[in-house]
Amino acid sequence: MSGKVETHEFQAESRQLLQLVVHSIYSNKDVFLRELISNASDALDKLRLESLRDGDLDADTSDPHIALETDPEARTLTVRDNGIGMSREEVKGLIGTIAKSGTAEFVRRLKEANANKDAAASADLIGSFGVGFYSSFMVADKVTLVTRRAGERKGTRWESTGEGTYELEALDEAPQGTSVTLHLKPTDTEDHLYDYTDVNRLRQIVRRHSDFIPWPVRTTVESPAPATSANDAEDGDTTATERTVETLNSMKALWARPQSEITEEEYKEFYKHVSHDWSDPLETIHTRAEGTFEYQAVLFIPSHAPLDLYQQGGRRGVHLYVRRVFIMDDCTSLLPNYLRFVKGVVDAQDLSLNVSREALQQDRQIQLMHRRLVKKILSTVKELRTKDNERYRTFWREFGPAMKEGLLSDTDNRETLLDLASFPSTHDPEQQTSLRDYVSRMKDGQEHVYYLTGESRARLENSPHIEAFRAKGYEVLLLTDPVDEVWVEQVREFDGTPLRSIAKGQVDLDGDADDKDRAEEKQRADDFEPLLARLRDALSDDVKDVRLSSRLTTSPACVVGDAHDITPNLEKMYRAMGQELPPVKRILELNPDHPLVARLKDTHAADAEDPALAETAELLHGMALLAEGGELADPTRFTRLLADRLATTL
Ligand SMILES: Nc1ncnc2c1ncn2[C@@H]1O[C@H](COP(=O)(O)OP(=O)(O)OP(=O)(O)O)[C@@H](O)[C@H]1O
Repeated sequence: MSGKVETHEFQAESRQLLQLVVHSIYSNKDVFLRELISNASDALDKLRLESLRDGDLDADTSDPHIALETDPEARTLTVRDNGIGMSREEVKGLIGTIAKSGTAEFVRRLKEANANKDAAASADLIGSFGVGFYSSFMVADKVTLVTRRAGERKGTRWESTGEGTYELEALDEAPQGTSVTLHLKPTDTEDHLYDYTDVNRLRQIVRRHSDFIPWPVRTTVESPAPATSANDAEDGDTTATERTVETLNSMKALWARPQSEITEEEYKEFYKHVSHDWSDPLETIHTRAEGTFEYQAVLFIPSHAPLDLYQQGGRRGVHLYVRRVFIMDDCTSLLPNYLRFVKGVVDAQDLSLNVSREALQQDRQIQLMHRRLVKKILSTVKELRTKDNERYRTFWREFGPAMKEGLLSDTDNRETLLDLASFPSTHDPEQQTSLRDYVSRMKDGQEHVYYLTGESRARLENSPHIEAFRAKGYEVLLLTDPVDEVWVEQVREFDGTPLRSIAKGQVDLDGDADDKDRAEEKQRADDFEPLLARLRDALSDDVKDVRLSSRLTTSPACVVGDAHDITPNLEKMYRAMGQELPPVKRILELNPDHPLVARLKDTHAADAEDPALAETAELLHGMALLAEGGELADPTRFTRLLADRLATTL
């Protein structure tokens, strides 16, 4: 007996995603089977783990396996596992909802690609997002899932045609685990829809995509039975068949096999299984340690960043096994957070099977593995940079901002990370530079690696701060990632050369100035001091100092911070995160060679109380803010002052 059938609507994002999948032009439709087998395998892993942890769990663990059942007449294919199964609520939450962050963004991009009839972009997107269970709808026009969670009595049937709603029904009886029955679309080889009731086809797909799955993937094969007795022949029963069960995969743990025997194709398929990504990895790292503490690891650097790389709560970390037994996915203790995009498997010899997430963080062996794995990953990236610069550039484009987080958190590897990093700079509008290359281009007399942080390259390049550096031919790094604002505060030097913001503190670009130059400079400072004092007074609410600048050549003024002040960009970021900060006053610097500044000095000399002085000071300050792409505190007042001033000049 079963309960009443309820119809539910898919959650909005899931519905959109499904529609896009149903009408997808993703050509490699075979991958649906990899996804279903992957899910089934995960479910068997989870069952083993749960029964290990909970001795009272009422579950059948006698013959864990995955079965592929075909019915050519009914045109169905069923993928069945006797794993952990799902409760009714889990079915609703996991199958009726896409619980992945970044889905909305993905759906938006996919719609855009489809609207532009950009088949390649659409396939790329589906590939990089991975649609898991929903990929069934690429080959089926109806999917029925029957599941019972281990330890529970009742089962659940879920069914959908992928068009907005799904049915749920409580079942009094259901086998433990999950079966997914696909009501297959008609075969259409032009559309890459093959006959998935054909055992040969299934055998081929499993060997290609799921060979290393650690559980048997079985199917029943029918072959003509040999005539065993005269009776058979006499009955004229020529169609007699014999059913044998065949295991389609080799089940060998890929990481335990010798590297030389593993093909690139096998690594790629394994990556897709552990990462749920459909694209190929950018780089594969297969490593092992022997001796007192043994482990084997196969790690992958993906070829693109997941949409949720910079959000909380995404999938993180690698899978942990102990002596081939799956212990946990998303093991975050094995790698630092900044390497959260690395996927793969680590199999440790000497850990307890019962190890908990909390205990792992304290475990000395885990810490040792952590250190070694980080070193290995960083050296792989380093090698990539020298051996295959194009792939390195892809790596840095996708994961650079995450790697820069390591400059803050991983002080042990800071030097290596600095060496690995690339930054946009004024040297080349297209290519980023390494710090080492920057240093090799430093001009005689240049003592610092100069940088400027801000929101965009265009803004930074047009910022007044950069003028004198450009005039001198000094290269400036243009740092526009939010994390740049933070790490530059911690990292003081690269290989002995200090890093220096060009928008902070005093700059002295006249390293080669002689005594005469210095004396002239001093004289000029004295000449300007009365004006500066007046302006300091006029602008005391807005700035903490007004002084002469040596960074300007064409602009009349700029605003800078003190050496240890936070930048306006960082201030904005903190505010956006809801942190209240006391307002940080900056410093107004004037270009003594600019005619406007010279006129100001003359006006002040003629009449120190001239009211035009204060207003001009305000305008100068506003202009300096606008020039660096900043915001005015009172734009209305600024515009009025400017209009009044322009009116008098006409
Ligand atoms: N055979 C199964 N047995 C138990 N739970 C399952 C099974 N298939 C799917 N699930 C549950 O449903 C969830 C969603 O599956 P789905 O394939 O859509 O996504 P995924 O495998 O988590 O990730 P991705 O979308 O990246 O492939 C799984 O994480 C799992 O919890």
